Amino acid sequence: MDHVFIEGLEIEALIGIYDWERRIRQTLVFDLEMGFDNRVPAASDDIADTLNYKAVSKRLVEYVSQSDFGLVETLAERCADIVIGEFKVDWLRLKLSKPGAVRGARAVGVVIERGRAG
Ligand SMILES: Nc1nc2c(c(=O)[nH]1)N=C([C@H](O)[C@@H](O)CO)CN2
Repeated sequence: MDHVFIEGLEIEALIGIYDWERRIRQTLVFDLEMGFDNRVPAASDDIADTLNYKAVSKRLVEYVSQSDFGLVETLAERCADIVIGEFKVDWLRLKLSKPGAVRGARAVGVVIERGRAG
């Protein structure tokens, strides 16, 4: 299966379960791999036939920067719902990293894989 990917998309958000986290914004990093048949845009050379990674990135920035969740799991799930629900993506792998959240670790977070139901 072909993929379109977005790597290292940094978005600031209100996220976390601790009181101090409710008072600041933290940088989150998103990596996405999205299943898409790239033979169609390759044949037409038309952006309209692509899974437009700029459009997906813009939508995630819009959503995540307004979001307010405790857990990275919740935010990752909502983002997967948006990408699958609003773009022609049947399958995705989404990694959501929270850099610096745990002393000694470069980043922590979740990786989820989701497909369109049915
Ligand atoms: N599996 C998770 N573990 C933890 C989360 C989380 O969202 N998912 N969050 C926290 C805190 O908010 C942490 O990031 C603050 O350093 C702890 N564990």
